[in-house]
Amino acid sequence: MEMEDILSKVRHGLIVSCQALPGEPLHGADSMVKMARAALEGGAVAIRANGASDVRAIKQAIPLPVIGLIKRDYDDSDIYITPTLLEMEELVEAGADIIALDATLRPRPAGCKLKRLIDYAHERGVASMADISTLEEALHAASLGVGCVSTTLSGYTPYSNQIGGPDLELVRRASELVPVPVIAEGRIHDPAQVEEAFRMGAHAVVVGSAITRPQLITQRFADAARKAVKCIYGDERPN
Ligand SMILES: CC(=O)N[C@H](C=O)[C@@H](O)[C@H](O)[C@H](O)COP(=O)(O)O
Repeated sequence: MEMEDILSKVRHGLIVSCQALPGEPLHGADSMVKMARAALEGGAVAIRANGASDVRAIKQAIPLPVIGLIKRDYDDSDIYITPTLLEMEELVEAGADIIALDATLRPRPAGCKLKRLIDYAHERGVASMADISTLEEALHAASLGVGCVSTTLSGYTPYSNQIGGPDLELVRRASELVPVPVIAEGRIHDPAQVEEAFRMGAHAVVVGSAITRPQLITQRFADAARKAVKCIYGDERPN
């Protein structure tokens, strides 16, 4: 599918990130396929998934575009989202429709260059999504020809905005100034924030943990329960 086609398919829609790392309760392609099915049923227009096996399994199971990434640590770089050509190749082979990759200005492992990775995706007929943490990184990625940018990494690089909620100001400024579609992603926890992201000019909105990480959803409710009990009864619930 052409890059413009895939980007127009997700336009003004909700993308659900279905990710569970090793050690998380739902880790494994079976659980992620079930999450992706639930997301489809609920109205998602695309799925964001981590790892070649999850991408492949979700592609086989449901008829939605999949944004693939591979989180992998290398000793010589802080970049962990699709750091090198190796991960790009794995994602192309797995059938990803869009590849998400870290597009911060930090050095990549083994001197690998962002431009080379973006070009590779396009040579293989796959669209690219630049995960950025600042406006400067978004502009840089767009100048290298990336298909779209996503605010995924705002708050996760030491020099970006460190805020508790979504970086909607970055969504607003990037939507105004960056000449490719801007996706709002990161710490979007309720539907009102989705609405706000679209008002700020988002092309699409990605929600992950608030839908697909039940241990974190539980934690929010458990925290509320604890706070309420303390406020009403003046003490914590005995363990
Ligand atoms: C920073 C980083 O590594 N973000 C990852 C990127 O793929 C995922 O762990 C997030 O779940 C995803 O970005 C969606 O965000 P949220 O789960 O906050 O809705």
